[in-house]
Amino acid sequence: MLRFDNVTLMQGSFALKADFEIETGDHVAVIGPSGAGKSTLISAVAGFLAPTTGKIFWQGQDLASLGPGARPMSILFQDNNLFPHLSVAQNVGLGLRPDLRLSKEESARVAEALEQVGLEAKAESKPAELSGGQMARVAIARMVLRARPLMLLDEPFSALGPALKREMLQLVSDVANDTGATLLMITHDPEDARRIAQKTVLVAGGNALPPMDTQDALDDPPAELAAYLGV
Ligand SMILES: Nc1ncnc2c1ncn2[C@@H]1O[C@H](COP(=O)(O)OP(=O)(O)OP(=O)(O)O)[C@@H](O)[C@H]1O
Repeated sequence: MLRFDNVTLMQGSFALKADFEIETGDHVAVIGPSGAGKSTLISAVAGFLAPTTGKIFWQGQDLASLGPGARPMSILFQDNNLFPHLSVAQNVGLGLRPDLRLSKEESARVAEALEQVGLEAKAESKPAELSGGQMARVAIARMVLRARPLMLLDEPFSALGPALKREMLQLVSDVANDTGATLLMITHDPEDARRIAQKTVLVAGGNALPPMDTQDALDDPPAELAAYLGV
């Protein structure tokens, strides 16, 4: 379980409070108005921002002593973090070994991950030769290989068209299901939340609220969510 224990997060004069738990294996949408603190919450889990008060636990372990690289998670940001001078296969291989000295078996796993996202023909291409959707797939393939128990998505697919975005989110959700990973995804689209996430965390008014059942929350939204949704 991922536990926010009396956590306060500060960014300049902005403060966000969180005090709740997320069950292992849940898929959770993080929604709320622009500037409300969704990225702040994800950054704290990722280890880019330390809580000012309180602690974040994963499976009972305080994450404070672990730097971002040592945390049991993979993260997808909007820019997909691809290195332009490396090939598609090398970009994916980084998920296994940062020095890219892959064994035969590791190379085979890279090929398998590329096949899983339908990019086997692009293994030797550079990111600049790919479309936006293909770049997103490379980032997903890297995530598939790392197979970490916590998957964090900070709107990585917002630049894609609706159909492609749906397809990519489904792919990530399938990977999370296959591996039993816990998925936290920021989204501005309530339909994404409905499709992928059984639970929703609303971030509004300086608070990240405990997870609600997504269906219930969207069908009969509490006041802050209704204001955000405009219903
Ligand atoms: N480095 C920083 N220094 C000071 N304030 C910051 C910093 N980063 C973010 N903030 C402030 O923290 C607040 C929360 O920002 P955050 O990016 O978490 O919001 P968000 O909900 O993800 O927004 P959006 O949906 O627009 O991406 C905002 O008011 C923002 O101005």
